[in-house]
Amino acid sequence: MGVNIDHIATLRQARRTVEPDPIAGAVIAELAGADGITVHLREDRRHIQERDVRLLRETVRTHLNLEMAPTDEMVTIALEIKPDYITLVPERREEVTTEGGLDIVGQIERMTKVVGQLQDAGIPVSLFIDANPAQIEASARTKAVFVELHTGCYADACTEQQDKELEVLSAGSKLALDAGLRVNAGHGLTYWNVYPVACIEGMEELNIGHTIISRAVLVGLERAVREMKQAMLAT
Ligand SMILES: CC(=O)[C@@H](O)[C@H](O)COP(=O)(O)O
Ligand SMILES: NCC(=O)COP(=O)(O)O
Repeated sequence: MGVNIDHIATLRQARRTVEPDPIAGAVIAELAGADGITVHLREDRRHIQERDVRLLRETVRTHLNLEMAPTDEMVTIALEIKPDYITLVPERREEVTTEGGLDIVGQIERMTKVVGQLQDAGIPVSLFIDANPAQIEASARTKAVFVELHTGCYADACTEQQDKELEVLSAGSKLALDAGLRVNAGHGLTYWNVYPVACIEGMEELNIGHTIISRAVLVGLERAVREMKQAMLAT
């Protein structure tokens, strides 16, 4: 399980202050059993900042997965910071959250070049794609090590459609494995929908963020209120 800590930084950036610090969040997530820490350095810097990625590079004890758009600016940053692996993701500035996978088929030359630049520097690359046979086949052609299957459609599906979306993910995972790719998945997974995806054969890592941070806010609130009351009464 890779814990995505972007959403801690979203809260910090809402006030442009220093708390909550995602670096502290990463330490707690690792102590609680996270196998990796994921951050998405967006071009608009709406949550994670370069300072966070640099500090995480020094403090993360599991592995650091940097999600980023396949732009020259991001490649320069990544080559300098050298995370343990990189997940290339599509980005649109106006989007509320990532809306789908990369179009590898439509930009195969660009993607192959970026994958080569990063992997030649010793950083394995994962491509965030929809579980679509053409995209999987094109991903294998870029020589990327991993794909991350976008689980957003599965997560958003109504109950009747969810089995169908799960089947798409299972078939995509099998196709990717057969093409020599390693398989991760993520986006929109929750405590209620994660189990069937975790059971897909060959699934290596699930990257999960929003549901964990949302739950943390609620289950931690009682203690936070108590501690403030104590702080007011302390002599
Ligand atoms: C690619 C992906 O699914 C995550 O990086 C997600 O996008 C993070 O959350 P935001 O979309 O809120 O940046
Ligand atoms: N790549 C998916 C990810 O890192 C977490 O997405 P979400 O759980 O915050 O939707």
